[in-house]
Amino acid sequence: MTRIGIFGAAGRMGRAIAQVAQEAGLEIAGGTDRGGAGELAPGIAITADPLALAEQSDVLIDFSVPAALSAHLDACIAAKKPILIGTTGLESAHHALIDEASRQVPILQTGNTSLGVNLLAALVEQAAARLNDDWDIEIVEMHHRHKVDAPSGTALLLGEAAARGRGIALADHSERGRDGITGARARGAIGFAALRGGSVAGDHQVILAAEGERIEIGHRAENRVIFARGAVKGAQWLIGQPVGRYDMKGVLGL
Ligand SMILES: NC(=O)C1=CN([C@@H]2O[C@H](COP(=O)(O)OP(=O)(O)OC[C@H]3O[C@@H](n4cnc5c(N)ncnc54)[C@H](OP(=O)(O)O)[C@@H]3O)[C@@H](O)[C@H]2O)C=CC1
Ligand SMILES: O=C(O)C1=N[C@H](C(=O)O)C[C@H](O)C1
Repeated sequence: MTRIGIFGAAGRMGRAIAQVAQEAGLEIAGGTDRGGAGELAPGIAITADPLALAEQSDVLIDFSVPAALSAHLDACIAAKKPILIGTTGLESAHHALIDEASRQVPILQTGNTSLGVNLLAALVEQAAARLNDDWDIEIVEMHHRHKVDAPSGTALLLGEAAARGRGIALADHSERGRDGITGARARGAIGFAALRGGSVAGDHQVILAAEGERIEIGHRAENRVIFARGAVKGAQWLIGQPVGRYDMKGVLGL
């Protein structure tokens, strides 16, 4: 039976993943969090030792914090185990670490594990490819009041899809955190806006706006189960993949 280890096990996502995995008949090898104490479920310990967890697991799932990424990658490399990374708020240095580690173990990294969001990204890429930069692209997201990073990983994933469709680099064209006298919108920019409040699991809307008309496509997550299901499916898919870096496209057949 597949043994899943969960980094960030005591968090909102860690607990949702443990529940989905157990309902699917998989074994939870254990979990880590910052404190490293307690139980994830009766008999399933939470520790602060990523290497011990990696050694006991067939695959690791990480929904924790960017600051813990390096230790989690080191543990997976030492134990030669694949890892699915769902943690968001990653910066270019984190992506460089993932690229480097993916030469030694299979790694799936994604800002969103749900089927719906990944299909939305494919649609956004197609729309951006067909419409020229008379069409302004804006990405609006809303999440619960506890979320600590912005824009969301999903908003960035959708921005990357739009940039791919346009044949441009997102880093050179993104407009984030507008405030005050910002000047007019740059032609070809991809804009981001983040709202926070209440218990929203994750809403994303992509707006393509031209003179006189507007296309709006989006996704609303009604709960975290959709992310947990995708994470468990992705982790199972990752076992047996060759060393390399992956996203959800292969898992979902998109
Ligand atoms: N890709 C996707 O589809 C999704 C991604 N996410 C992302 O997943 C991440 C977690 O989200 P969520 O569960 O809501 O957040 P929580 O804050 O509920 O959980 C984060 C967990 O990580 C733990 N943690 C903190 N530091 C460490 C560490 N050094 N080592 C191990 N664990 C640590 C925290 O422990 P402690 O409480 O002790 O600090 C906590 O248990 C976020 O980045 C979020 O954006 C969320 C949903 C879907
Ligand atoms: O923090 C969350 O909750 C979520 N984070 C991910 C993100 O940053 O996009 C995915 C999902 O929207 C929920």
